Amino acid sequence: MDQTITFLGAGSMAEAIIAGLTSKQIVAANQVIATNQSNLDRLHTLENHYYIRTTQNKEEALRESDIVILAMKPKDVTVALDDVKGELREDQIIISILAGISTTYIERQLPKQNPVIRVMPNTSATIGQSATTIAAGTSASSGQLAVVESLMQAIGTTTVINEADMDAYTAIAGSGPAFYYYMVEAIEQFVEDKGLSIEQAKPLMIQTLQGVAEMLKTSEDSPKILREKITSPGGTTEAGLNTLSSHDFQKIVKECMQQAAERSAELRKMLEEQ
Ligand SMILES: NC(=O)C1=CN([C@@H]2O[C@H](COP(=O)(O)OP(=O)(O)OC[C@H]3O[C@@H](n4cnc5c(N)ncnc54)[C@H](O)[C@@H]3O)[C@@H](O)[C@H]2O)C=CC1
Ligand SMILES: O=C(O)[C@@H]1CCC=N1
Repeated sequence: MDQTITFLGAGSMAEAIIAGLTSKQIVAANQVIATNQSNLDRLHTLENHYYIRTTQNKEEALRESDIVILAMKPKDVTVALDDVKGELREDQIIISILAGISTTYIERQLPKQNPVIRVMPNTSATIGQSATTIAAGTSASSGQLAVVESLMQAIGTTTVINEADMDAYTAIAGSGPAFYYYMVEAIEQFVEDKGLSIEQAKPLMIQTLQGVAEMLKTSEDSPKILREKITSPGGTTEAGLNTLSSHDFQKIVKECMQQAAERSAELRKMLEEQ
């Protein structure tokens, strides 16, 4: 791609996307510009690591950009847009990675009718393995949506969805990795409690997860059938699962997803109904 991309916000998610984009050389590193609110050290770290350009002069960065990625916290978006809206040209595509915030809200903050496209990536973008959902706002054309899709394909898979479903997909795929990591953390505690070597256990844990992911992807069986095939009556798996079900594990997981999705809606309401 020969577009220049500016990130407004240079935190963990911006870095994950930058890492994915630059490692696949989808855009040349010098066509990526990162800016943030005040942390110069952070910009220097990104510059040294990914050979991208960084600046605290947002106006200058925007002037040469084709695509602007909003990568600040949701609560900071109004101030961030206020800062730069005078500099935006109508042909510049605005991509928002912000949890909760609607394309309508962003469109309303802008003086011109810029195309606004919302995406929800996850931190596996770092290694090109994000599961990114995409929803276009009202001013975005199908051509502009296609540009954003091909950009995001550099960091993993992409799925275009209805914006109304974005809260749920934020829980499933945006926050999702954290929920799996949390379970792995607990297994690591078991490894430690048993006095096992983490060096030996970790590759086994990872291969187990990878095998599960591949089985889910390729098998014709449902997750329930796959689980039942492991669970011998009176065996070890059943003993473990009995503990999970006695603690209402599936109900807890559903509640966790529900809370994450509701928080996404709340972030929107907090900002948009002020
Ligand atoms: N961390 C994650 O796994 C994911 C995060 N997101 C979304 O990405 C966004 C950023 O999240 P993180 O990277 O985790 O946050 P972070 O706190 O690591 O980074 C936020 C960045 O925004 C900058 N910033 C604050 N105010 C600004 C302004 N007015 N103008 C320009 N930059 C400004 C900060 O200096 C900082 O560099 C959030 O909106 C979040 O909902 C989306 C998907 C996954
Ligand atoms: O926790 C958050 O709000 C962000 C959005 C999805 C993942 N991290």
